[in-house]
Amino acid sequence: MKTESPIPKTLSEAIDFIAGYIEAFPSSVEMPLADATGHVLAQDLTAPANLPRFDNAAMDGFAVRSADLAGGGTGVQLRIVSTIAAGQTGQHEIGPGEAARITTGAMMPKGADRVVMQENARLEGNQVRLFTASTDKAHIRRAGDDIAQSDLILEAGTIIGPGQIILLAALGFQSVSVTPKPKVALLSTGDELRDAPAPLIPGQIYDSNRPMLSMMLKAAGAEISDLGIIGDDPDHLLRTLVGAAGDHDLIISSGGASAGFADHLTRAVSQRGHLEFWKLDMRPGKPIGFGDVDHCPILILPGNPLAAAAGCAVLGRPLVHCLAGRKTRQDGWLRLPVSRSFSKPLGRTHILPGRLVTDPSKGMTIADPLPERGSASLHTLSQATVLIMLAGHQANVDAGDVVDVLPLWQA
Ligand SMILES: Nc1nc2c(c(=O)[nH]1)N[C@H]1C(S)=C(S)[C@@H](COP(=O)(O)OP(=O)(O)OC[C@H]3O[C@@H](n4cnc5c(N)ncnc54)[C@H](O)[C@@H]3O)O[C@H]1N2
Ligand code: MOO
Repeated sequence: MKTESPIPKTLSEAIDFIAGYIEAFPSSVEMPLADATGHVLAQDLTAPANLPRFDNAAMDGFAVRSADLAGGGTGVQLRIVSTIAAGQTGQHEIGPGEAARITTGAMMPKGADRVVMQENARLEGNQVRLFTASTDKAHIRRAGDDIAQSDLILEAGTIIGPGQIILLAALGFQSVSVTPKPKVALLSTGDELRDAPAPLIPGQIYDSNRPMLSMMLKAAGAEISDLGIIGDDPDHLLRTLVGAAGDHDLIISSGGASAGFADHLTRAVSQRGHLEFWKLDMRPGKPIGFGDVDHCPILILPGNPLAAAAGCAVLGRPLVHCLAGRKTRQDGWLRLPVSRSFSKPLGRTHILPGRLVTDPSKGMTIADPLPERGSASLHTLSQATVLIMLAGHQANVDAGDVVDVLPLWQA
C-alpha cells in the first residue's frame, strides 16, 4: 500500500502520516461494563434517563415550603409530618406549616421546595424550629440538572475509564458497544537474543525489548501475539511477517532496523509491501521505519532499548489508538518547563528520558532530563517516567523553557 503523501522526515510528520494512514475498525463488539475499561466506545451514547432521576435533598435536614420561611424566617416552627430516607418515596404532600425530615439523596416530597440543613434546625418533639433565611441555598438537586434525558453523554472514540464507567453505571448500562482491541504481532530480531531461562553463551543477551513493548502496547489497548525472537535469517523473517500479516492489524518489530549486514527488516518489507518511511530526523530512534506487509501495517523499531521505548511511545501507541478508533490524537502530551539548558543541531528532534520533579523555588512541576547514558541504557529506562521532546526548530533550549513532555509508560 503506497500512499501519495510526502515521505515523513520528522517525528511530527511521521505522527501525522500514521494518523492519516490508519483507518479505525468499522466493526464493534458488545462488552459487559465490568470488562469495558480500556476499550474505545464504538458509537455515540445518549442518556436513557435524567440524572438525577428525581428531585432530591442535597443535605440531611428538613424539607419545607419557602413560603413558611418568608419574612426573615429565623426561629420558624413547623410540624414534622413525615420522615423520608434515601430510597423511600415521600407519601405526604407538605402543606403550610409542615416539614418532612429528610436524608441526603432522598426524594423530595410534593409541596416542599427547599431543604433546611439539620445544623440550622432544632428538634422540639414533633416540631422543628428552623434558623434560616429564605434567601439561603435551597439544597435540592433537581431531576436532569446533571444529565438530561437524551443528552449526548459520550462520543464514539472515547476511551472508557472509571469516569465513564460511573456515568454508565448510574444510567443503568450493563454493556456498551466498543471497537475490538487491535491485534498486534510483536517480534524481536537478532541472533544474539535469547529468552530467560535459556543459558547465554558469550555474545548473547536476553531479549528485554519484547517484554517492555508488550506491556506498553497492552496498556495502550492492544491484544498482543508474541511471535518471539526471529534470528537474522531473511527468509525466516519474511515468512514470519507474511504469516502474521494475514491475521493481525499491526506488526511491531524491534531490532534489525538499520542498515547493517544483519539488518533484514526493511528489505523484507519492501519485498512484500511498501516501506512508507524509514529514518526520521530524531535521536534516539533514527532508524524507525513504517510500511506494510501484504497490506498489514508494520512499525519497525530500532534495537537499542531507549530507541525502542521512545519509538513505541511516540508512534506505536498512537498506531494502536488509531486502529481502535480513539478520538484524541495528542493524548497524554504535556507542556512543561525543562530543568536545564540544552544545545542541539537545528532540525533534529531530541528525545530525552527524564522525570517529573518539583522546582524548589516555584513549587511547580518541571521536566528533568536524566544524565545522558546513551540509547542502550537500561538503567536510564528503569529511572525514566517521561520523554522530554526538544523539537527540531529549537537549537537552544534554556532552563525554564516550555517543552513537550510525554509520560513514557502511560496508556
Ligand atoms: N553504522 C551505523 N551503525 C548504527 C547506526 C547507524 O546509523 N550507522 N545507528 C545506530 C542506532 S541510532 C541504532 S538505534 C541502532 C539500531 O539498530 P537496529 O535496529 O538494526 O538494531 P540492532 O542492530 O539489531 O540492535 C541494536 C542494539 O540493540 C540490542 N537489541 C536488539 N534487540 C534487542 C532486544 N529485543 N532486547 C535487548 N536488546 C536488543 C542489540 O543487541 C544491539 O546492541 O543501530 C546503531 N548502529
Ligand atoms: O537513534 Mo538510535 O535510535 O540512537 O538509539
